[in-house]
Amino acid sequence: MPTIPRVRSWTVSNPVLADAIEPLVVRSAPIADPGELLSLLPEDDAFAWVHAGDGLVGWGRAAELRLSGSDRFTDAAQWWRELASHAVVRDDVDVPGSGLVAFGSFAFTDEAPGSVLVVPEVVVGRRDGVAWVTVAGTGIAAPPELARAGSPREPSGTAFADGPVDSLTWQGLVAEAVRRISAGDLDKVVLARDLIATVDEPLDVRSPLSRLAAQYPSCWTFHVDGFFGSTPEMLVRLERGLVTSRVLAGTIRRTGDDAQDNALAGSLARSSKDLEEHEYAVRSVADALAPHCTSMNVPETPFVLHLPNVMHLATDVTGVMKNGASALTLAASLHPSAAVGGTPKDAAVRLIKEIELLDRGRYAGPVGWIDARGDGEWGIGLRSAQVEGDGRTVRLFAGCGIVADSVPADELAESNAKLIPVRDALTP
Ligand SMILES: C=C(O[C@H]1C=CC=C(C(=O)O)[C@@H]1O)C(=O)O
Repeated sequence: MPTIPRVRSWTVSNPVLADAIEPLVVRSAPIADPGELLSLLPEDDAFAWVHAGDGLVGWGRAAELRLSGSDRFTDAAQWWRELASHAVVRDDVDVPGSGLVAFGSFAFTDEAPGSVLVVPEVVVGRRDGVAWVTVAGTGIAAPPELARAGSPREPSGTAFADGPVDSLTWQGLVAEAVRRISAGDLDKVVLARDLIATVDEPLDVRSPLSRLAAQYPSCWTFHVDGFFGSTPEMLVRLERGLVTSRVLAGTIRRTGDDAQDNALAGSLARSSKDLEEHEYAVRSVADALAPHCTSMNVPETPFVLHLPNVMHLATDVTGVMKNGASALTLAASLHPSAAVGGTPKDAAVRLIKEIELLDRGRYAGPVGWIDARGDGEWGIGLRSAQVEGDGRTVRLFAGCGIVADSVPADELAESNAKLIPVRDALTP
């Protein structure tokens, strides 16, 4: 990897202190097509957000904010505004994602630590045939010469085991959720479980990232601070005043046989259980976006999104912004949507806390990036995993929307299908 001048990294912790903000010097310049973005990443301190070959990758830390608590989104948005307003930026590219940009990842609950925003020292981006490099630091730095890093180390000796809640117990939790829904406590709740992978050597996350990006090009493959995955669900994208959200809920497993899968797609599109589950998720997103938009388009009927492992009911919600809210502020008002929390939101989050017995960490929280204009993309951290400890342990997550008609064994099978992307990516 080329060396670039090392800038001083600094951390601001809660409470956000405006006078702790020092100006960052940022320069974005167009470059020739750099080839596969993920292949540029060094092993350490690598950040990624890629979709169908385009996206952003970055490394190093020019600035970083670590957060926790119920104010994590508002603190992050305030810090970002301060940082952006003080930064000295020369942006010769001027597309969403060029100029000053931060990668971020937020915990699902108010209680969990680990939320983070990071401005990398170097970001390489590509979008619709335009490629660029951004360098950020406390002084003027020359852009690095970009070169393919060496091949990532493949994981070896991968073994999987149930998390603290085994499959049988988890089905009991689903049955309990169905009971609560039938008793009228709430309409829908999303329950998740984890699977623990161990590998022989500390994981080189570039290996599963490359596999995920190759296998799931229609998903957003991400990595921020040991949390990685390939999510099919876009919580919110904001670009020049246009907001979009891809809402997913309602799932059927694929068989691998095209004719059979097409028939299953038809039955998913007609399944009243899945349509109900989906409708709650669409409503939660539309209701959260409405106060920010002058006009919105919420299709009445979902389409079926085909992924290699599963098919989902999907709805693309679009809107035109009427206020200057940033992508991060929108993500905060959408989180947790009913695709990962439930309906009503508060009752669902309470039930998750009461019965799920899982530390979700950053699973199902917003993950993505934001630029100085406030544009950005925040996916929901699904089909994901957290690298833990010395890097030899990886916790994989998957959850399922539970409604009155849910059957525990079917939900277990669905959660197993949702674990496939990261499971396969860790299995040489
Ligand atoms: C909670 C997850 O998926 C959500 C997104 C799509 C479909 C879902 C479902 O059908 O239950 C979930 O709401 C997960 O993948 O862990």
